[in-house]
Amino acid sequence: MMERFYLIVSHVARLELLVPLGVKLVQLRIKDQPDTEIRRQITRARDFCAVHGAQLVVNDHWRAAIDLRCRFVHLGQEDMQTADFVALRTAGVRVGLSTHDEAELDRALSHDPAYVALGPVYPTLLKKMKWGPQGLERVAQWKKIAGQTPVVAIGGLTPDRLPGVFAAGADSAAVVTDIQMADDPEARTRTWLTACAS
Ligand SMILES: Cc1ncc(COP(=O)(O)OP(=O)(O)O)c(N)n1
Ligand SMILES: Cc1nc(C(=O)O)sc1CCOP(=O)(O)O
Ligand SMILES: [Mg+2]
Repeated sequence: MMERFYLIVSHVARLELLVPLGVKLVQLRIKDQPDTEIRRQITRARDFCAVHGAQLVVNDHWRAAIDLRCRFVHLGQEDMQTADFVALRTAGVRVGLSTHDEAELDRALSHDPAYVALGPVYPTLLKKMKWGPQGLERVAQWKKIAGQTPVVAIGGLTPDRLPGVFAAGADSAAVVTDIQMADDPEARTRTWLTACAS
């Protein structure tokens, strides 16, 4: 069973703040840092998640994930072009993949991923994307096509939007901005945990 709440953070310090609240699935999404810093944070996150019984997902940095004996990575379409899927499989690393249209979904499913992410379901402030909001019907369509492969919804999600997202068939809801920008990220994480549990 896929965890319904999927937290994404940009620094290990934020992971250490929020995981003890009961987060069981967390992605470390580090951008624009030197390799030594990336590996330092991944190592710290790996050990912290192990102690707290949380699953760490390493975004982008699949080679560091293999080297540092992490168990799960997330790759986008561009990351997929350079990733060594055989090396990842041999190392026992599970892979989650981003998708935005049917062709990407077909290609992603051919890699037998641990999940496929669909986004942006709603408008996102996090980054400029060529894709417009996908909407909930698209989540339902993804669920049908993906079959046994879990579907992660991402992009513009808030606790208020979760009932619709899960009713449409998403197995999990991923979030960056709503928690990253919250005045009280710990309180907001608790709100998400409650909303995902109901
Ligand atoms: C769960 C999840 N879904 C999608 C993404 C986006 O991945 P990608 O397209 O590679 O973009 P970046 O996050 O690397 O900017 C994700 N990270 N996690
Ligand atoms: C990082 C990312 N990837 C997306 C995709 O569609 O692949 S949407 C997205 C933004 C993350 O969501 P939020 O709006 O919660 O910041
Ligand atoms: Mg990426």
